[in-house]
Amino acid sequence: MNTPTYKAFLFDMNGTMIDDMDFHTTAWHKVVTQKLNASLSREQVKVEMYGKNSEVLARLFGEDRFTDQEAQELSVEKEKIYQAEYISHLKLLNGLDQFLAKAKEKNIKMAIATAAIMFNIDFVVDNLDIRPYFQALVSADEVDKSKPHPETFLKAAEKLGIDPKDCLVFEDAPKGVEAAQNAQMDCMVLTTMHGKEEFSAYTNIVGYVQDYTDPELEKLFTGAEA
Ligand SMILES: O=P(O)(O)OC[C@H]1O[C@@H](O)[C@H](O)[C@@H](O)[C@@H]1O
Repeated sequence: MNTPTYKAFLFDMNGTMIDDMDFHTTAWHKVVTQKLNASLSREQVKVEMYGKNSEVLARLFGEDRFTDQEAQELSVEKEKIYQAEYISHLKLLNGLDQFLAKAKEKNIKMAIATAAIMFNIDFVVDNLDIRPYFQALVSADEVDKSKPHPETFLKAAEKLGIDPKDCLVFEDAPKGVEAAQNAQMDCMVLTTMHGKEEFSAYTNIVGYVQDYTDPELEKLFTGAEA
C-alpha cells in the first residue's frame, strides 16, 4: 500500500500531543463526585469523557441539569484542577518536537483540532513554546458539536485552506478517529490511552504508533511503501 502524501497534519491535543488523559479523568472524577456529589466510578467517568466539557456534563447528568453558565463554570473549574495537577508533568510525547520541525521543513501545514477549551490549548502551546508551528487552532469554543461529529476537523482544514482528503489526523481516542472518518480523513493512531483492539470499527486508520519516535512515521514524509 502506498502511504499518501498529505498536505496538512491535524493534531488532536490531549493524549495525542501530550500524555495527559489520566489527569483529565482524575479532574473530571473529582468535580463529578466531590463537587456534584454523583456516585460514579473513575471508569464510568473515563468512558463518557469525550467531546466538549458541556457534552460530557450532559451525558453524565442529562441535558437540562445545568444552565450554560453553570456548565461553563464547571468546565473551567475542572480545567483548573487538571492544569494544577498536570503542569509539573507537562511535556510533548517523545519525538514530537523533531516531528513538528520536520513537517515544517517539508511545508506541511499544521493545526490543533481538539475538544479542549482555548484555556487548555493556551496552557499547552505556550508552556511548551510550540505555538509558531500551527497555522490554525480549533477549540471546543468554536464548534457547535464536538467529536465524533466531524466539525472540529473540517473547521481546521478550512482554516488551513486544505481539502479534507489531503489532511492526516493524529488521534488517540476512538471517538476522535470516528470524527476523522466522518470528515473523510485518514488517521494515524497514538496508542497512549487506548489499545489497538478498541479501534477495530474504523476503516480510516493508516497506522498505530506509541509515540513520534516510531520509524513508520518517516513514510509520511517520503511517500514510500507502507
Ligand atoms: O480532543 P482532545 O484533545 O482529545 O480532548 C479531549 C478532552 O479534552 C478535555 O479538555 C476534556 O475535559 C475531556 O473531557 C476531553 O476528553
